[in-house]
Parts: sequence; C-alpha cells; structure tokens
Amino acid sequence: MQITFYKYQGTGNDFVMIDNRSLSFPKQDTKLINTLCDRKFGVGADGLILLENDEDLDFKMVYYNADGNESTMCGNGGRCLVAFANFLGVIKEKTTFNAVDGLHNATIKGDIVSLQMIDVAEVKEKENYSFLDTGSPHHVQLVDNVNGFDVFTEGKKIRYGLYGEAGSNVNFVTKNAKGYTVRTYERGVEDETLSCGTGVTAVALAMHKSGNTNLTTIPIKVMGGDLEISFTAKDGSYKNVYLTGEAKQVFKGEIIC
Ligand SMILES: N[C@@H](CCC[C@H](N)C(=O)O)C(=O)O
Repeated sequence: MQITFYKYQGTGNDFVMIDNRSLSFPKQDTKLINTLCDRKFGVGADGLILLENDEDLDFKMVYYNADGNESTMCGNGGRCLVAFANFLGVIKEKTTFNAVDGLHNATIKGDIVSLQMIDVAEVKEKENYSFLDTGSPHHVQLVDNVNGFDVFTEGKKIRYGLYGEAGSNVNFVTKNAKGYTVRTYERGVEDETLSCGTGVTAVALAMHKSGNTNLTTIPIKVMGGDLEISFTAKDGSYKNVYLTGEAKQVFKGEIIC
C-alpha cells in the first residue's frame, strides 16, 4: 500500500498529516501509526492526524498520539489541520470543524492559525498545582526557573504518580516579562515536546484563575516559538478561548507499507 502524507509543525509540535476523506487509511493499525511517528524507524512526529469528511461541518479531525493510540484534543494539531485543510482547498479563511471534544471554529491568515478551544467551567486548584481539561487533561505547576528544570523526570513522575492509568499532560511554568514560559511533558509521546497547544491554554486559564495574572490575552513562550491565548472570564469559568500561532507545512512524502 502507498499512502501520501504531509508533515506539519506548529511551534515545533510536529504531525504526520493524512487526507483520509476516502477512508482508506488503516486506522486500527496502532503499530503502523506508532512506527510512522518514530523518529528513527519512521517519518518522526509527536502525533498523526487524519482529515476526514464530516456530515455537518467542514471536516473532521482524528488525532493519534505518537504511541499509536487515538487520544483527546490536540490544540497545535488542530491548528496544523486547519492549515492542511486550507492547503487542500477544503476551506478558505474561516472554518468550523469537528474533533473529539466537539466543534471548533478557526481562522487562518498566512501561517497564523487561531483556533477556538472548548469552554472551561472548572479549574481545580491544589496547594502547588492546578488541574483542568482544555480538551486534554493538564497538570499546571509553577517552578522557579523552567529553563533549567528537569521536565522529563519530574513530568513523568507526576504523569504516572498522580493521575493513575489515564495519566495527564504535565506543564511547568515560569512568569516572564510579557507572560509565561512553558515546558510540557506530553502523555502519549511520553517525553517533553517543543510545544503543547492544549497545555499552554491550560496554563493561561490556570494562571488567571489563581490570580497570578489579570490579563485575558496572554503571550506564552514555548521551546518551539510563541503562542497567544485569549479568553473571556466570568465567575471562574472561561469562554471564547482562542489559541493563536504559526502552523506550517514542512514536507510531503509517500509511505510504502
Ligand atoms: N500536543 C497536544 C496535546 C496532545 C494530546 C496529548 N498528548 C494527550 O494525549 O493528552 C496539543 O497541542 O494540545
């Protein structure tokens, strides 16, 4: 079998992207997806995303983590898929598409994609961390110097130790001059990634909820670049949450399997 794929990245969170409107991709083949995402034995990516037809909306997003398993929402992946849909001519500058956590509105202008994330009604605040679901589960913890922090060791400990079988993504955060610097240990990749869209969204909302910031448009620096999160806040819940940043096509190839 031969499958055409594209590689995209959004602030360094990278994805194998496949147009599966024909439904010909072998979706149940976890091993194949895992191998395609492997950086030595495959294309190499943090995840694989299928663009499929949707009955009511512009298209449907189906997301797999690098481990080969279908997972919850991926914010950067969603932004990259909007760029891919635009490249394929499926959408123009505006879209509404379906994903595992529901409907998403998005706009694209050049390389910049702005993606509406789900509303968040609850931010659980613990003594030294917060936990919330922004489409995917996220642990958010402030640390003194995130650039010198052992994200892999500490993230792995929390991901398995605190959240049981289901696990959580784990974000470490330090305030900077404009907003926050964030590094994320990602569930399903089981490593630090250069950026996590649902993660930085969780950080922005958690920092606002705890009173660490009054901003409702928050710039966030990640290892792979810069993102911005904007939202409206009312009585501790969050609506009109938008994740904005670059999403770029990197290359095209053929998978022979
Ligand atoms: N990279 C992502 C998050 C992807 C989902 C995550 N690995 C999980 O399984 O929860 C993003 O940009 O949001």
